[in-house]
Amino acid sequence: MESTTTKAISCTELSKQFGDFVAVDKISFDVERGEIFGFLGANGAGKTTAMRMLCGLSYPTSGKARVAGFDVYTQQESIKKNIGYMSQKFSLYENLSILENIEFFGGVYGLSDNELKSRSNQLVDTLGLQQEAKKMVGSLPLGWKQKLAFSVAIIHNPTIVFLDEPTGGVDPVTRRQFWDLIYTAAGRGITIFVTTHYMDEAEYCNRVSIMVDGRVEALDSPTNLKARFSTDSMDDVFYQLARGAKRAAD
Ligand SMILES: Nc1ncnc2c1ncn2[C@@H]1O[C@H](COP(=O)(O)OP(=O)(O)OP(=O)(O)O)[C@@H](O)[C@H]1O
Repeated sequence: MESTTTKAISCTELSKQFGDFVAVDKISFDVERGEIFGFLGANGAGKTTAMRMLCGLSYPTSGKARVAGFDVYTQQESIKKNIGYMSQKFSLYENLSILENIEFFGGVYGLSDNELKSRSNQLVDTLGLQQEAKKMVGSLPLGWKQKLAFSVAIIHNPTIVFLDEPTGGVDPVTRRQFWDLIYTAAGRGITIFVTTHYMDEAEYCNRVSIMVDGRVEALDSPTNLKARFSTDSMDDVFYQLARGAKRAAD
């Protein structure tokens, strides 16, 4: 049963150790439903490890967390059914057409044939890809692949979608277009949990957390973070926090 909590994500002192090494060190935060939550940190800070626990893909060593109302220790399967996930590394099948990809992932997410049909038409229309629907995904520019991957990740109307560096390698204009899709999804009540290395994207989030060496060192709106660090740029906020990091990137 889903709990009645209004939080999309709630975690308290969530930790993950690999042997003696503490990759994620007692992180605590809540994410509201419909919020766009930026999850930032330098390479190796522990973002992927934390995200894997929240997605029900790995067990925490200690601490508590609920995602979409479900417990990360005992209800991993329910979490997986209620979230969407998109990463730079895992997205679409390049040698299937756009429509085939939509049908494949819609099927994986358990949509009925009727739902699949109406949602794939709607999706292709929204993205303006009617002419390309039968083309192989491999032939699309990267920015289009990312938009399609995002749309597919929310085709089953999940409560939350986790985006792991979703816009890597594309220019600021294409990123901005991608963010229009994010805002539309958030407007429909889908919670967005997004990691990024781009500080222009951090500015688009309602709140941003910044991890350093496994800990959440700052968490607030971009406006409040900039005021707190006496700067007008998120780049500078990030730099001021991350320059003290002891952990080196892999
Ligand atoms: N399975 C594992 N066994 C041992 N150490 C691990 C394992 N997975 C991650 N780590 C270590 O935990 C730390 C955090 O890694 P993680 O991938 O979560 O960081 P990240 O913030 O996502 O970095 P990036 O932005 O580079 O992906 C790193 O030092 C990494 O080497």
